[in-house]
Amino acid sequence: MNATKKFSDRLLENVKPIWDKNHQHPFVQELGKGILAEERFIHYMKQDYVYLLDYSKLFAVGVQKALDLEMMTNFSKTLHDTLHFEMDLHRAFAAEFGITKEELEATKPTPTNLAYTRYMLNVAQNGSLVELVSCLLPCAWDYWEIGKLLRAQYGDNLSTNKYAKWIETYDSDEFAAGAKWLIQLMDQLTDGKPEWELAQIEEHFQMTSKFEYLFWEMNYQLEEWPI
Ligand SMILES: Cc1ncc(C[n+]2csc(CCO)c2C)c(N)n1
Repeated sequence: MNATKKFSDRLLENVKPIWDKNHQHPFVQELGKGILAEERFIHYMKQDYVYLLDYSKLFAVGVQKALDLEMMTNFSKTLHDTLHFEMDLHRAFAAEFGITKEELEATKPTPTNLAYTRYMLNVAQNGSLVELVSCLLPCAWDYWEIGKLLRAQYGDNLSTNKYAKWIETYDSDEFAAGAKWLIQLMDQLTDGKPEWELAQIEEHFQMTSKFEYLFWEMNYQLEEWPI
């Protein structure tokens, strides 16, 4: 690894225009201000719930492809934490808005949601471990960035924001630790890799970052299957 510049620094530098768009998206900004229409938030919660079911399977593939016990333990811990703690947030919000756990689970993914999770699952199942990590990373890292950003921008008004729990969750130390682990794993797994492989990894990283944008957009627009 280059001593001055880590591969994750390069990823962050090149993805900035996409992440800036994510951070400025009306869904994210209105959530931060607490003015997002409930209908949009409910659509997101239901879609994100089934997204997380598939996303968790990537951690399971991570367990399978892990190179050592420590990696295996981290993947399995994150798998457990996503199914229990992160999805508890969704279950709690859903209960608040009158949606049952069964209803959440029975949600049919929209075209965008399906395209996003199928892209990641295809890479996870057919690609290398580092390719899998490159698909996982934008979700974990950019949510942490968004949590920090919304806390900095709107943290003073959280007591009156009905979505405060969302911001507090993604800005929490637990989520920061998960994102930091994946960043350091990315740097560890790319150490000494040739440029063609780094470019392939960056392609997945950029693609899943664009899917993050599409995910905000599809929930803001209340996307459904047209037929
Ligand atoms: C569309 C979408 N993208 C990212 C996340 C955030 N997220 C998913 S799993 C996880 C933990 C990984 O360590 C985090 C932070 C989400 N909920 N929904």
